[in-house]
Amino acid sequence: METKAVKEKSLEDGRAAMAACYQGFDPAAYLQYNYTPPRADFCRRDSIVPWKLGCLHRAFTEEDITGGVLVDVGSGPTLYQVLSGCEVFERLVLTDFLEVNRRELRGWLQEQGKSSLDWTPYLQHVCKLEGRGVSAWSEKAARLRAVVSDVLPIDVHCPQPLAPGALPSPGADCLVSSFCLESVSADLEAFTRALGHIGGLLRPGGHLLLIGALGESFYLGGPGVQIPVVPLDEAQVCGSLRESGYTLIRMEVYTLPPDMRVGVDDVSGIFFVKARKD
Ligand SMILES: Nc1ncnc2c1ncn2[C@@H]1O[C@@H](CSCCNC[C@@H]2Cc3ccc([N+](=O)[O-])cc3CN2)[C@@H](O)[C@H]1O
Repeated sequence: METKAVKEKSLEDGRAAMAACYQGFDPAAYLQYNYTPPRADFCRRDSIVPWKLGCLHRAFTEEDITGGVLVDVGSGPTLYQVLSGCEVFERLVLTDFLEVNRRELRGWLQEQGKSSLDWTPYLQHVCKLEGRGVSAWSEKAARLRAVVSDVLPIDVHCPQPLAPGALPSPGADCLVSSFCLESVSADLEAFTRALGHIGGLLRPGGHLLLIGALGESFYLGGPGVQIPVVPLDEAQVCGSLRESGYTLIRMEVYTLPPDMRVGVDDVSGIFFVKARKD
């Protein structure tokens, strides 16, 4: 029979091992692997990034999401996940575990062109989804820079993932999180616990928009930096949501065509979840 102390120790060891894996994370390489063609090809209807942007656009523009505070959990070095939300929310908080990623985000927020990836095609694509001319991309960039209030450290394995006082007391009105929880959790139990922890950042009735990998067991966080991922299927994601206090509104699934499997991970599919905190 495992004592409480032994279980706590093994949990802590697992977190430390995962944190050690992330010390070699290379934002520029990661962006190159996942956010350039073919995975980010705006001329291909079956490319992954346009699919993700479409899911986010639809979810953020439905009438049940009405603004307030949006928190992006585990932003990494990417901004695509908040390009629709930034039009609806007055305050946006970006977060990540690594200073290298927070620096990458601040680089774009503070200065034109000071980032490892040109986000202009992403801004233009989302403007098109919104029925605006692609030339509105610079207005969208200005809006995003205006509503981001903080770029904060976060650890989803902590019951309080953000520093005390980081958010207003009722909690955020909406969370978005993309490819984070399954990539930092050693097993399904840890994934479910992390879902519960981030739920503590959200007010009751608030929404969770969750994008994640299906069937992924590893990914490259940089040249030679292989990071373990807990492989998930749709039923496990739905069960974890239910167990951690969410009501599923819908799940959409994308299956990777063969030429989207480029060797930087072994992901087989992607899920998009819209859920509400009970
Ligand atoms: N304890 C922690 N708490 C919060 N965040 C943490 C913690 N530890 C690390 N982090 C933070 O979480 C990380 C988030 S990036 C995770 C990448 N996920 C896997 C990757 C993503 C991806 C992208 C695109 C496509 N596609 O098909 O187009 C597929 C895939 C599948 N592979 C990283 O920012 C780290 O800094």
